[in-house]
This record gives sequence, C-alpha cells and structure tokens, in this order.
Amino acid sequence: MTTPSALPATEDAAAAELARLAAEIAHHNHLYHHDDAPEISDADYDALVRRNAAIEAAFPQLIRTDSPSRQVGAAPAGHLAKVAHARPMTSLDNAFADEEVTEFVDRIRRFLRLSADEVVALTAEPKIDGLSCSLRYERGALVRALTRGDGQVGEDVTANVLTIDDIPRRLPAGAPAIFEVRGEVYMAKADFAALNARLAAEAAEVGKEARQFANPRNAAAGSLRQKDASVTADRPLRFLAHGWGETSAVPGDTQAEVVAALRHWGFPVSDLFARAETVNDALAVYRRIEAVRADLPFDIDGVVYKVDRLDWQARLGIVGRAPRWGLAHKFPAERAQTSLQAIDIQVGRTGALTPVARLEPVTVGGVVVTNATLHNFDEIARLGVRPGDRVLVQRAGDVIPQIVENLTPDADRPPYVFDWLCPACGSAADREEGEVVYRCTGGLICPAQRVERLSHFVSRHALDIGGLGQTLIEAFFHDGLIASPADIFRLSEEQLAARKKDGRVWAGNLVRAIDERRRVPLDRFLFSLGIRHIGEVTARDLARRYRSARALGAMLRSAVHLFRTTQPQIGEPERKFVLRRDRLLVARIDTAGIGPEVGHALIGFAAERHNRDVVYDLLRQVTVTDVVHETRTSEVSGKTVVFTGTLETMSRDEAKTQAESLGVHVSGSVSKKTDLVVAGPGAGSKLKKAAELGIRVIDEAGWAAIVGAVD
Ligand SMILES: NC(=O)c1ccc[n+]([C@@H]2O[C@H](COP(=O)([O-])OP(=O)(O)OC[C@H]3O[C@@H](n4cnc5c(N)ncnc54)[C@H](O)[C@@H]3O)[C@@H](O)[C@H]2O)c1
Ligand SMILES: [Zn+2]
Repeated sequence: MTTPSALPATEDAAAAELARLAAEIAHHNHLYHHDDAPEISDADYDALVRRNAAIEAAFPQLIRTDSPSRQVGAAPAGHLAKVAHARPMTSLDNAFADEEVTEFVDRIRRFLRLSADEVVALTAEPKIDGLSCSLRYERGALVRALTRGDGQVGEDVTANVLTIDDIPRRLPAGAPAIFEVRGEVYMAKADFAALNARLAAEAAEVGKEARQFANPRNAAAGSLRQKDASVTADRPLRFLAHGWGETSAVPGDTQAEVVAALRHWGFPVSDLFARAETVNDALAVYRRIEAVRADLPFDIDGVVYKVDRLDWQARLGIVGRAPRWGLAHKFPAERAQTSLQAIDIQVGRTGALTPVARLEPVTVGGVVVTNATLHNFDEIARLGVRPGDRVLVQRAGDVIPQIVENLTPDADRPPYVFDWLCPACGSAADREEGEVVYRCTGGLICPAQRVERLSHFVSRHALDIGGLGQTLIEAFFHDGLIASPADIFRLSEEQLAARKKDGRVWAGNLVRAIDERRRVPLDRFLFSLGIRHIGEVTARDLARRYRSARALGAMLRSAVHLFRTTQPQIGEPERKFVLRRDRLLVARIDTAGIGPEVGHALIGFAAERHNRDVVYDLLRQVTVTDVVHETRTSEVSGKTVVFTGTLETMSRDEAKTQAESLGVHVSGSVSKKTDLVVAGPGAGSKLKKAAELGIRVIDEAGWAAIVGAVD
C-alpha cells in the first residue's frame, strides 16, 4: 500500500488517482461487507479512504458520482432477501487526532449558530467492532431484523437474529407501537477464538482446509448472514444497542435518555457509556476507554461521540453517508515489541509458500500473539528482519498481526536467506518472473498438496475415474491406501471391499472403473499431473505438438539437463539468473503456441526428481497413447461415448483408441453426461439405462459411418 503523501500536482493526475481509489475501495468494500473476508487490514483500508478524502478536498470539482466518500457498506448479498430500510442506516465520520474532535464540536456550533459559552454535551461510548443491525418492533413484537447493507436496502436476517439470546423478542408494555432498535451484532474475543478452533477441528476431521475468520467482526458478520439460521444458532453472537431508526414515539429528549430506555427495555447497552460536557471531558472518556480496551471481552476500534440533545441532532441531520451529529474517534492500531524467534514457511494446498514470523509470545490488545504474517519474501527483505531481531508488532482489526518495523536493523546478524526449498517435501521452490510468491514444484509428492493433486488426477477432465471423487480420495489418503497417482491403480478389490459392509459390488465396480483408465491419451495424461499453467487446452496443444510421450520426454530431458547445469554466476542477483536461465530454456523447448510460462512450469516440474519418480511409477501402471490423428474431427469430437455389448468388426480397445483419436471421451458407464451409446449384440443394463435417460443409441454400423465421415 504505497499511497504517496503529496497531493497530485495536476487535475489529470488527481482524477486518475480518484478513479483508481474508487475501484480499489469498492473492491475492498465488497470483500469486507459482502464476503466477510477482507484482504487488507482496516488500517490500510482507512488510509485509502483518507487519501481519497484528501484529494477530494483539494479537487472538489472532481468528486465522482461513485465516490467512496458517498457510500455506506456494500449492496446486500444475493442469498438473503433484500428489504428497504424505513430510515437509512448511516455510517460515521472518522477522527484520528484530538484536534479533529475539537473541530467536530466547532462545526456543530457554527451550524447551529451557538455561542461559545453554550454547552454542547456529547455522549461517548465504545465503538464495537461488529456489524450493525436494525431490529423492528411493532406493537411490542420483534417483526424484522435487517443488516445495514448499503444503508438504503438491507438483508433480512430475522430468523437469524431470533437465535441471539441478548435480543429481546418483545418490548415491555408501554413501549412505542413502532420502534426500531439499532445496534451491533458482535462476537466476543474468546468466543471467536473458540469458533475458529472448532472450525479447524471439524475441517481436520474430514481432511479439508478450515475456513477461518480473520477477526471477530468478520466472524460475527459471517455467522449472522447465513441462509440457514440453524448455523447462526450454533454461533455465539451477542448484541449491543446504541441507537434507533423509525419510531412512533421517542422515549426521551436526549441520546442518554433514550439509551437508558433501551436498557430498561432489556437491551444490552455499554457499561462505559458516558456523557461529557466539554471536548476535554470527551477526550478523557476516550482515554479511559482506551486504557481498558485490551481487557474488554470484545474488540472495539474507537469511541463514538454523539450530540446528546435530540432536537439538535434533528437540526444537524445527515450529510452524505454519515450524521453531522456523530463522530467515531478511532484508536491507533494496537502495537507491542517482541523478539522474532524464527521464520517458518507454510505451504498452501496449491504449493504457495508463505513465510510466517514466530514470535516470542506477547500480548497485543488483549490477545496473545505468537505469529505474524510476513506475506512473502519481498516483505522480509523490505523489513530487513532476521531471526533474533526485536520487532514492532501491530494488530489492527486483524487477528493475524503484522510486523511493522525491525527495531534492531543494525545488529550484527546475517540477512535471512531462503534456501529455495519447500519445507514440507524438500522440493525446489520457484517463482515466475513478475511474481512475488514462491511455489513448491513437488506437487505430486508434497504432503501439503497431495490430496488436492490426487483429486485433480481422477477428476472428470483428467483421468476421469468414475466413482472416485474428492471424498473417497481424501479418505483413502488419510487411511494410507494411496499417496501417489500410481497407488490408485494398485488398489485391490479385497482392500476396498473391506472398507464397507457388503462392499464387494462397490469395490468391484470401482476397480473396474480404474482399470478402464489404464490407457490414457497424452493430453489427458499431461493435464492430470496438475502442473501449474497446464490446463486442458494447453495440455492438448502440447500433446498435439509432441504427439507422443516419448518425444515430449526427450525434450524435457534435454531441457532439464540445461536447467540443472545452469548455475548463477558469482554475484548474479536471483532475478537476473532466473531470467537468463529461462531464456536459455525457452530457446531449447519449442514454445510456439505454448508460451514461456508453460515451458517454465513444465521444466520446473520435470526437473524435480520426486516428480519424475511419480511419473515413472505411474507409467508402469498406465499406457499413454500417442496423439496420432489429432487433426481429425467429426460430429462426435468432444462428446462422451459409451460402448456396450459385443463389437463385431473390432475389439473394444481398438474402438476406444479410434474414438479417442477423434477427441471422443470414452466412458465405461452410462450417465446423464453420456452423449451417445454404441451398442452391439448382448448389450444389457447400459442399454436400458440409456433408454431411460433418453440418450441416443446407435449400432456398430452407425458408429462406423460416423468414424468414416471424418473430415
Ligand atoms: N479491511 C478492509 O478491507 C475494510 C473494507 C471496508 C471497511 N473496513 C472497515 O470497516 C469500517 C468502515 O465501515 P463503516 O462504514 O461500517 O464505518 P465504521 O464501522 O467506521 O462506523 C460506522 C458503524 O459503527 C458502528 N458502531 C459501533 N459502535 C457504535 C456506537 N456505539 N454508536 C454508533 N455506531 C456504532 C455502527 O454499526 C455504524 O454503522 C472501518 O473500520 C474500515 O476500516 C475495512
Ligand atoms: Zn512441497
């Protein structure tokens, strides 16, 4: 996030930056409010918003109609019903420095034309980090709950809200006939940690990667905005009231009086709510709340001031996205110093390597922090951190904290060097020109990536082994039945049958489905290996270019030799070396129509001994068929065909090979995905199934006609 601090010099530059900021902020709004999964910290987000505001202040003529300064939140998500608010739900203007609070009160005085000695009493209370929710009561009954949405239209979360114990179902007798209570739905810090731990444990049980919420605010939002309210019921949500929307009568003349009424009606309101008659008193409340911030059971990110007198609030009204009578005075990000003990590398499911700082445990804002993200290796270089350094750590609305600064840059320690190896499997790590992320090249053997790769291997567009899906792959992997693609072909009927009660038939079918894939066309074979950048189309291009596994293998062997024998020159920076090596390689392999990054990925894969072992092992189980008639096309190209019954003029295998040469996908069983069934004498259940599904059935002669009609 490098936003220049000087304002743009020209109108053109300003307009361009405003356009860029509008797009960037909209993107982050969507991630945050819509997906409950922000990518950047709140501090970084706030910096973008302030930059936008500063440029708009200097160039008011350039304020865009879609300016972020005019918008609240994000449009409601599609999975919940949308309902318009009776009164808009606004946001709050932000202040970071004490002077901005003084200015806020001065502005109010000017607007209301108050004399300098007139008291402008403010209320002050914590700004809870949750999501706002409006609860509508009619004749005492809770009839509807809405999220803020974009301020005008919210999402209906009535059923979800009914699962929250803090929220009264009814107002006591004597309450106004119509009353909308507004407040925050939030999750306590401890509940949040327990929820993430529970999600992790549940995911581990089924061998999946856990969905983890970045912070309590996202957890609260993600839990409330569920289509299925029983999921919400399972999540420890809480509520704190701080305002109101449409009402048939207001129970008081001041903010403090209405809040007291809300408390009286049974709504939780903040214990730290206070009234201040001067700016200094308000700032004193701010400091008092800041001092206990870390000890509160929930996250807060500032203090909210509101003009206490409601007649003044009414006169002040709303400007743009926020009321003129309210202000959010934000706290700085919570920071602490600690030691960096080690830099570990985590391997993601797709092989991306992320460095993580292991820290001497330290309390930051009431949360014990032991890790911080370092994002990537460029970030390590930028910070200049090495194990042993003292570092400044910050938590800004995010649970994964960041390292802000190295406090001991001059200590006599060598710089951190990454050894270019995947810590999970020892394979070489590599990154492409222009990318910051290193990836493990040991896809097929890397434990961090195996399940993902094995699932890909059997998937429909790869080997397409019917009946063998992600769930079974995961189960087989966890039980030690399979670790590599070749293992799938070594599964025995006995082994499988033992897994299920009466599992004989199932096991037999599965083994047969696997056996049917022992012949595999080169393009499918290539695609099934899950090499980065080698998707279906590229695999087909490669297969068409090299035609046989043999020719492709020969090219790879010579390229790999070059790859291994090219060494960095003394003092040559890594990036330069990689570039130079790539140029040599690209010259060696014929990349016409394929592109250098594919060449790079292919060679990186082949250069890894482990990968070659996996492929050789696999080649003992399967036969890769050459691409011979790759230019032939016919009406059946790209279709899924099933052969059944006895074929008279050729063997089943020959028919299959011939079909595959036409780009036909030959399947062993009839399903909705089948396009055509070729039936010979003696065809039984498959034929029946085809008739049931209304699939076209032809005989061998019909097939021969199609095959003969190739152009
Ligand atoms: N990290 C990201 O990508 C990202 C993206 C978008 C927004 N954000 C964060 O979201 C926030 C901006 O969103 P916003 O428009 O909701 O503004 P806001 O959260 O700063 O302030 C407005 C909201 O504060 C809430 N609030 C909490 N306590 C309150 C109280 N006592 N009285 C009144 N209101 C109270 C209300 O729900 C109100 O809608 C910022 O903190 C921003 O950093 C982050
Ligand atoms: Zn690895």
